Amino acid sequence: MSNFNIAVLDGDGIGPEVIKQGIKVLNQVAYKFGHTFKFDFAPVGAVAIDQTGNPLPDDTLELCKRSDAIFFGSIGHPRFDNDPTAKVRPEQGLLRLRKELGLYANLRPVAGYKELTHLSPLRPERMEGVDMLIVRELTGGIYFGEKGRRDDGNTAYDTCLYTRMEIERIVKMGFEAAGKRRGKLMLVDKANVMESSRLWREVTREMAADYPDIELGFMFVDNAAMQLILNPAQFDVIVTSNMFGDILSDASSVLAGSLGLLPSSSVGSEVGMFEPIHGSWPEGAGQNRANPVATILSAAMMLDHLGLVKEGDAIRKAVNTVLESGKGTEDLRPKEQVGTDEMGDLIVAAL
Ligand SMILES: NC(=O)C1=CN([C@@H]2O[C@H](COP(=O)(O)OP(=O)(O)OC[C@H]3O[C@@H](n4cnc5c(N)ncnc54)[C@H](O)[C@@H]3O)[C@@H](O)[C@H]2O)C=CC1
Ligand SMILES: CC(C)CC(=O)C(=O)O
Ligand SMILES: [Mg+2]
Repeated sequence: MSNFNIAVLDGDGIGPEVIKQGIKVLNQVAYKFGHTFKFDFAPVGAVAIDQTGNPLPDDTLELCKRSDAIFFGSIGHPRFDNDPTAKVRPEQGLLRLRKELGLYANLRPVAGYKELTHLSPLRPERMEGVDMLIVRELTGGIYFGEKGRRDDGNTAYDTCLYTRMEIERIVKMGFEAAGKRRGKLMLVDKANVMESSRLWREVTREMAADYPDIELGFMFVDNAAMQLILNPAQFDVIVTSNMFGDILSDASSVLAGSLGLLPSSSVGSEVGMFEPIHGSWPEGAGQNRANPVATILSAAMMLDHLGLVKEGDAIRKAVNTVLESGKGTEDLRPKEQVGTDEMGDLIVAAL
């Protein structure tokens, strides 16, 4: 029996709807396995800007720091997306949270569900054996480098900056993850053009000496985007920079069947954060349409991180049972379509 305090930042758009299903499932786990999860909600993103003017209010950050884990929905609103001059943006809340908490590694597992191969534009045989982990650097690179406009107003810049220390710690995580899986690590970069990528290659090559059992490969990101579609089963662990990992993981969701299926964990210091890889899908919000599975599987990753691995496995098994039954949200083009709420209920029942 364990007690955990979980900070819940449900955010904007579909965030609150999918988080609600995740909490239902966690409550069922608590009941079934005799644990206590205490949930404390706090605002982040556009809702936090509306309430306080700040996308990451101090109280929210403090709550996260003193919690055992953070369960995060999604942030973002068209009001800001459609206003390039907005000085304060929901996304700044998420980026700052990652940085302040030292969550430098974003782990994004991608697995194919055989029941869902009908969703893929690829030939099903290409999807066979898809089982990879994208290890995305999360607190550096072009999302965090100096950015701005020159005085003329017509010149804009973003800077991609990485230090050896930032590369070493994420690549180490990549090697270690590969050691626990099929022993293959692929560094994805743009070292033919970018100096920061050349440093990634240099550091990774040096580190390879410490991991003689890992088969290390290098691939340029443009080729990697194509290889993910052509022959996804070749990948075991991909390690890559912040922006490349962001883009390649959304693309990889097509291999799983839907963006609404892919979970993630963000780790690197004491407290971990667990969130679906998708955004706030504003057009789908408030309509009981969003797929909650990515969020529910993120809850499973949270339990793994808290040492409750058999509980995490129970959630994954329940999700598989429901997907195998042919029921699902509209994005899965299922035999029997259900809404967000009912999908959560089905997974609770399968538990
Ligand atoms: N971690 C986060 O909170 C993220 C936030 N964003 C923000 O979200 C907002 C919308 O961005 P978009 O580029 O449209 O990305 P998005 O991920 O919100 O949605 C893209 C498309 O994916 C599908 N989708 C996403 N989540 C789904 C779910 N749970 N179930 C079924 N289908 C789903 C929808 O068809 C949607 O049109 C923006 O403000 C953006 O900045 C975007 C990505 C990540
Ligand atoms: C604010 C963005 C970097 C969010 C996003 O797209 C992501 O983390 O996947
Ligand atoms: Mg993204």
